[in-house]
Amino acid sequence: MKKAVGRAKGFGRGRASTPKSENFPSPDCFNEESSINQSISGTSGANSLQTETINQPDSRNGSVLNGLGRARGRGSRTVRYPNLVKQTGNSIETPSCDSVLDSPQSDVTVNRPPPLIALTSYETKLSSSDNSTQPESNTVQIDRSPNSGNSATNRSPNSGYSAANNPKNRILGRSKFSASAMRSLNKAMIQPSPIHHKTNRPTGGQRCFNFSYKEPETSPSKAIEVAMQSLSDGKHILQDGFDGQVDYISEFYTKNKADKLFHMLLGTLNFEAPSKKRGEEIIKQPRLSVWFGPEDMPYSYSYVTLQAHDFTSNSVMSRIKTDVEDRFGVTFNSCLVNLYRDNKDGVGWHADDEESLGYKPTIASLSLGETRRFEFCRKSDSMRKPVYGFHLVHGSGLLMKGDVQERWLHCVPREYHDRKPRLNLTFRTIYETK
Ligand SMILES: O=C(O)CCC(=O)C(=O)O
Ligand SMILES: [Fe+2]
Repeated sequence: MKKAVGRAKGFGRGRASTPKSENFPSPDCFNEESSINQSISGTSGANSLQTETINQPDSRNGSVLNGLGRARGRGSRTVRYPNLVKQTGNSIETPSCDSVLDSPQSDVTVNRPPPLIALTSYETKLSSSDNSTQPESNTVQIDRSPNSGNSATNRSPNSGYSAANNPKNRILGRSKFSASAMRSLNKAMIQPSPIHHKTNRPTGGQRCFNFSYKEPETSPSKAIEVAMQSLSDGKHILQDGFDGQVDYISEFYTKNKADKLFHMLLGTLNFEAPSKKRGEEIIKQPRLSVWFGPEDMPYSYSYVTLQAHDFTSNSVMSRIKTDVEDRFGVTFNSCLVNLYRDNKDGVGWHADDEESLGYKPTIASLSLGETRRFEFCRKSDSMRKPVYGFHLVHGSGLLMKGDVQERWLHCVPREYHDRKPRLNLTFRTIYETK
């Protein structure tokens, strides 16, 4: 089987943030009217690794995405988005993405299969040589007691367990989860804030609560040089004598279209929740992912392998791909979709410089949902001091090209303030590697 192999990334640590800024409009799915009724069912294995549907406990409470990202054994849930869904009798129509997106009104029916959650089991795959970057949190201690409610973590991958088969999980219709989760999410609608950075903040993911941190012994000019520049719409050359360029379009999609795309993607993508085992700990990737790309080319980075989905299987993905290609004038053959469920999700410092992405790859990124910060630091800077930063707002597009992956690292830091869910789609061109 052909394989696109990446490199370690993704479990890096986030950093502190205290910013506040523009108002991100509430997606309709978070209104009180929304109801939840979605079934959690099994999915097949990705690549050669075993996957199983899990009833995965999670310490994060109150997330509206419990049904998506944090299966908690509450059973069947469907997220219904009032402005997109109109049920006519018993019939369920599936309009094309185009008809939804290009209609000025939103009164069309959207068929939304329940998102599946898969936990990749690395029990047999993890090698002792795996020393990729470790997360600061997002770890779960394995509880071996039979009544722990955490048994998914120590269940045999071949046990045939399906959360949907568990009678306790067959809770249909509007559950009390619906209203309270929506309320807590609405309450959590804290506005994101402008990027602001102290030059003496710790880097590399150290926590910043009550830290006492001393800038390493460098000249004051160094501290000034590394102060973060907040970038906005336009083309930006990353200043280091090479030709890295980042183009940013804050309104790639209008709010109306971005809202629809966000809802449709959340309702139709089958996210995977990769994890690995380290000693007695299960370490979960702090975000969920789906990979679209050429058939038989799963995407591997670090110890994670994501199975490839075909763009033609999802009209929303196809439409976005076309729009991104048209607008940026570049073609792509693959896309990594990440779902950041809340402020605790992020992606650590990394470059998309895998061999499979070719020389000086051009990568386009589309953001939907919550505004999150996106930062760059020089690859050569072991202190990982952010130099440039963007607010990636709902409906924005960003293009990285030239030497960006060669010379710079980027990240979406975890944040200390509540954040609503965010989707990010990074389009790439992937080549076959041996
Ligand atoms: O979420 C983002 O904006 C960035 C994601 C990213 O860097 C990646 O998937 O490689
Ligand atoms: Fe990246």
